[in-house]
Parts: sequence; C-alpha cells; structure tokens
Amino acid sequence: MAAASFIKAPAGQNPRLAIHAPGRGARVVRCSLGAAVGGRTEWLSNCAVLSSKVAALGPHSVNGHAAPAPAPNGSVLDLIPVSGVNGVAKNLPAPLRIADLSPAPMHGSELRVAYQGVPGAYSEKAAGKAYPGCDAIPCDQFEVAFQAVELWIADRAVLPVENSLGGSIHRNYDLLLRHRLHIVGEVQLPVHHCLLALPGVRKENITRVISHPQALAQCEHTITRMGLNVVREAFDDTAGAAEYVANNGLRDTAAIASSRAAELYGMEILADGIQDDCGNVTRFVMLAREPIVPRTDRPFKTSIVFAHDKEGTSVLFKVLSAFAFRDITLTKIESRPHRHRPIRLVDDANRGTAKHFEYMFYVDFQASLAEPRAQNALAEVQEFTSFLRVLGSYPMDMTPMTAGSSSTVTSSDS
Ligand SMILES: O=C(O)C(=O)C[C@]1(C(=O)O)C=C[C@@H](O)C=C1
Repeated sequence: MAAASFIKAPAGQNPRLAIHAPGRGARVVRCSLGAAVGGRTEWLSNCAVLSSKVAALGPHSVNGHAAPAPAPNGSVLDLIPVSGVNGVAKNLPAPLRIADLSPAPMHGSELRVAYQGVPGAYSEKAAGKAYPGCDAIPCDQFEVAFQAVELWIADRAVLPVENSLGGSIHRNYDLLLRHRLHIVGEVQLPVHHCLLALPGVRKENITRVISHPQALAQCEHTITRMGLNVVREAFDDTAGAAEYVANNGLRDTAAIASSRAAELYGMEILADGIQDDCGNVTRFVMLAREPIVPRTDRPFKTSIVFAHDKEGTSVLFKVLSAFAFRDITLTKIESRPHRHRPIRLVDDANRGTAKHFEYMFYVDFQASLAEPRAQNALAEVQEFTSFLRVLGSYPMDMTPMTAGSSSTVTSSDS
C-alpha cells in the first residue's frame, strides 16, 4: 500500500505530505510519526533537511547525525540518530522515550490539522479558522490529507467540498466514501482572489494565468473582462501556483491566489478581488477518526450517503419524502456515478458481499442525529435503500454566505 511521506517539492517548492509509492522518486523521504511528535516546525525542518540532503549524503542522516536506514514501513525509530564509539554509527535502534508515546493532543494549539496545498492556500486559512492556533500540515493531494489522519500523522483534516460559484468538489465526496473518517464540523470561508505576478511585471507582459481549477473557474469572467489575452493552466493549489511563478522567475505568468500567498512568495498584487462574485464562499468539512456526539442545543447538520439497486426514480422520491414529511430541510443533494467501484455490504450475520451501484447519492440535512425526527427519517431511508452511511452529524456554520463576513466556526470538536 502507498504510504504518506514528506516530499521535497520540485524547484524549491514547499515540502508537503505526499503519497509515496515504493520504488518511485528517489528523493522521497519517509517521515515517521516519531518525528511528528516534536511539533510541525521541527518535523518540517527534519523532513526538509532529510529530503534536501538525501541525494548528496547517501546514508540517512538527521541534522548532521548518521541515522539508521528507515525501516521499510517507516517506523517511529527512523529519525533517531545513533552514534557508536569513535563516532561510528551502529545501526542499533534508540530506545523509545516517553515523549514518543504521548498521545496525539486533542485540543488546543498543538492540534495537527492536514490540508491540501502549501502555506498561503485557502485551505490553510480554513484549517486555522476551524482550529485556531493549530499546527497546519500541508499535503500535496486530498487523499494524503485523509491518510494523514488515518495514520495518526494528523489529528484532523479540513477539506473543501463546495464553492458558491464553482459548485461541488467531487473528488472529496468520492474520498469521503472511500475512507473511514467522520465529518465533525464545517467552516465557510469567504474566498477573495488576487492576480499575482513577480515585482515589476505588468498586466501587458502576461500571457499565462495559472491556479487551482476552482480558482480559475471562480475568476473566469473577470480575467476576460480585464482584457487579458492569456491561456489558463491548472495547478494543484492557488498558493502552489504563486510559489511556482516566484521560484522559476516567470515574468510572463501570473497566479491567482490569496494576498497571504503574495506575501509569502514575494509576489506583487496586480489586481485585487478578481472573483466573479463578491459573495464567493467555499465550504470546508472538518474530518476526524472518531465522530462527535450529536446534540440538540444548537443547529446541527447531518451528512449521509446512500445507494439503491432498484430501477427508476421512485426510490429517490421516497427517500426525499422521508425528510419532507418531517419538515427536515435538505441543504445539499449530489449524485456521483459509481458503477466501476464495488461497495462492500455486510449483512446481519456479518457476511460481506461486493455490490456495484450505478450512483451514490450524498444528502446534507438540517437536523441532529440526536433528534427523533432525524432518527425516524433515517430508519425509513434505510428501508428504501441497499446502502446507507452516516458521514457525520455536526454543528452548522451559521455564517451567512456573504463576502467579507468573518466566519464564526461552529464545532463542539474545537
Ligand atoms: O488552492 C487553494 O488555495 C485551496 O485551498 C483549494 C480551493 C478548492 O479546492 O476549492 C479552496 C478554496 C477556493 O475555492 C479555491 C481552491
């Protein structure tokens, strides 16, 4: 199975967690859980040191110390330096210390939160909004953020699921189904895009604009209205695009990213607020290994995914009526084609069978799982469907979807 590792990104980009397929990429360096215990700064610098030196040094080394070669599975001991007599490294593992065993912090400033992108990405800001003072851990793909939580490298993940202009971020819906994490909260982030270029570059010099596909879509009309005759190119994340332009000295390329990305990567803001709609908001979900206990003392939302194997539309109609008859408001319904991936169903006798469904349906409704009307609705949905999973029941972010509004984060998890 692929493992999550820290990589040294190309062309001097920020290191970030990446999926590591063994045998691929000589510069990929495994970063162990033990290294993560010391905090992100230390972890990042260890990883950065490792990844930048590994090609030159050959043997594994940490901060100048010789260290044992990483175990194939990246054990906790990977990064502990061991010196023998006369400075000769003996490949003996160092003993575990209490600090290596301390459980992951659940609250407060040391909560480790995985997000997709590099520092300056909107997802990093959303992570900080969801968990103020957290250690935000950059990951190069959404899937890596899921894995980081599953492998206890991070305590939470904060991932975008929907934008008011661009619509659903389908990849994360698919990953929610494939992974076993629970939605424990949501946060809405007003997204204010800037057009960034290297200092001294003028709009007339630009022939290419690069950014995350969602950001390109959110600014499509404004870019055209500005009279820019440019090709648009997709990049992994907005801040990563800015970093790429800066690191490669590209004077014909601009990036769409945040003002924080401009600051971090020494870029100039050529235009501010270039999103097509001033009410541009992205909704992020907060993910954890354990669900939270649903309550009724504040507005809650519940997210489910279901599938059925009967022909026609009547099942969908019945499912929706289970909510309508109980006056439960739906805030989202999304269908995703799913024919090529079987789902494992387990019966009452704990026997598993693989089943193919044409579509998966994702529904968000405004009620807490602690409310009898929500429990009754779900009991009914279960009767009509062949597969049903609750992705989470969590406090709603009540911030109105307007630009510039500062979101109050609602989660009993933070
Ligand atoms: O690229 C970033 O900065 C991200 O955080 C990703 C992302 C997204 O996936 O939608 C997040 C918010 C904005 O909608 C644009 C991009």
